[in-house]
Amino acid sequence: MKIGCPTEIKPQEFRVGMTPNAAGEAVAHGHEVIIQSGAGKGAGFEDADYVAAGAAIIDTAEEVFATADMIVKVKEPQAGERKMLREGQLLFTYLHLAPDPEQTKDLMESGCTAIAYETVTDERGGLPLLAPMSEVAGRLAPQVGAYTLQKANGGRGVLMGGVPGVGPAKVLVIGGGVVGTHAAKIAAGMGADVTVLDRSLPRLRYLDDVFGGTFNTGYSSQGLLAEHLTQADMVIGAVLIPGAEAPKLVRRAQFADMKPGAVLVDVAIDQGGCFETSKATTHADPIYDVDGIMHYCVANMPGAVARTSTIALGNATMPFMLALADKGWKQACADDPHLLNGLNVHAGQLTYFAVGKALGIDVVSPQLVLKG
Ligand SMILES: NC(=O)C1=CN([C@@H]2O[C@H](COP(=O)(O)OP(=O)(O)OC[C@H]3O[C@@H](n4cnc5c(N)ncnc54)[C@H](O)[C@@H]3O)[C@@H](O)[C@H]2O)C=CC1
Ligand SMILES: CC(=O)C(=O)O
Ligand SMILES: [Mg+2]
Repeated sequence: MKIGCPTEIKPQEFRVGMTPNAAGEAVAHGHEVIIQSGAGKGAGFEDADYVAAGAAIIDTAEEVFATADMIVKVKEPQAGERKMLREGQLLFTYLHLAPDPEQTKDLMESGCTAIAYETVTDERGGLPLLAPMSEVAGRLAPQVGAYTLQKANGGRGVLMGGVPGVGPAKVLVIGGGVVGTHAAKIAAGMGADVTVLDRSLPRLRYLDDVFGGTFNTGYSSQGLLAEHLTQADMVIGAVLIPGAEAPKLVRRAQFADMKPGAVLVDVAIDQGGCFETSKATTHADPIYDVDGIMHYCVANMPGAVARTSTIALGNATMPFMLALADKGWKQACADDPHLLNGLNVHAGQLTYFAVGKALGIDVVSPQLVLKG
């Protein structure tokens, strides 16, 4: 198979879909790998590193899209990239379709087969291709939130760990999955007073067993959330209902009860965000103010630490990328129901139910598509 990896074009996105190591593995499996010139630069990989791994360097994205059987990326294809996708071509990347009707329409019209990293599952009920970036974004969230809390950046002027004689910042994390756990660990490590809310009792039990004493846990009812909101200096949104649009858990009307200059970091923004007032921002202009509450809503947070993120993502995607290349998407998905869960679009049809529900589009079951 010919595997193509273009340069990411989303603003300030420095990650790349394939590391030289991933390219080398694909070449060792007998595949042809083409990399757009400069694609790895933001993550610290030179064209020469890919050439040494056996890949070919191609000048333009147009050539990569025109000739590759499978496109391996990081971010959802941008409008210009979507125009280059074609019938029968396989796209393997993050998609986040539920809050994005335009992308969904374009992917369906292209006739391509699109497998979304964020809905591939594993046998323990996890999301193995989302997890590494959730680890990164979770660990970044208190860091960017702490910066936003600084007075000059619009925040309350509160130091995460406080100082002797002055208490620490209060950090509320909504959602105690991968993002939430890593965010809570780092915020607690910075000395903040941290509470994590989740709707899953087994998850709360796990967090209490492992982190009891480091941070507090609570069941995520509207009442408890409202209580904690009034106290919080920072709120980190980290909920997920896989594939679906994020539930709006904090309303604008509630800002009146919050501390002025409190900070909302909405990591769940790539699924539409869990605060009513969230809208996606970029690393170039990440923070905005609504009624005196500062919002940080960057949809590709891991792009800020592109080298760590690229290597972490590449470690996770490599076995799936190799299975897709070795067997073709149909056989690979037939052999692995977890990979089949990643199928979001095929030949003009939507194949992921939570996306269909969010966007009001009919869905064909992926199992049916496999039989077709
Ligand atoms: N902005 C960015 O750059 C990035 C965003 N993300 C996003 O972060 C979000 C979280 O991802 P993960 O932690 O990997 O998901 P996860 O599935 O590990 O955790 C989500 C948690 O939310 C909980 N939850 C669901 N509804 C809830 C509610 N109403 N109240 C409280 N908790 C609730 C679930 O029980 C689960 O424990 C996703 O939307 C993901 O796409 C992930 C990486 C990067
Ligand atoms: C998960 C995701 O959307 C990202 O890493 O940008
Ligand atoms: Mg994202």
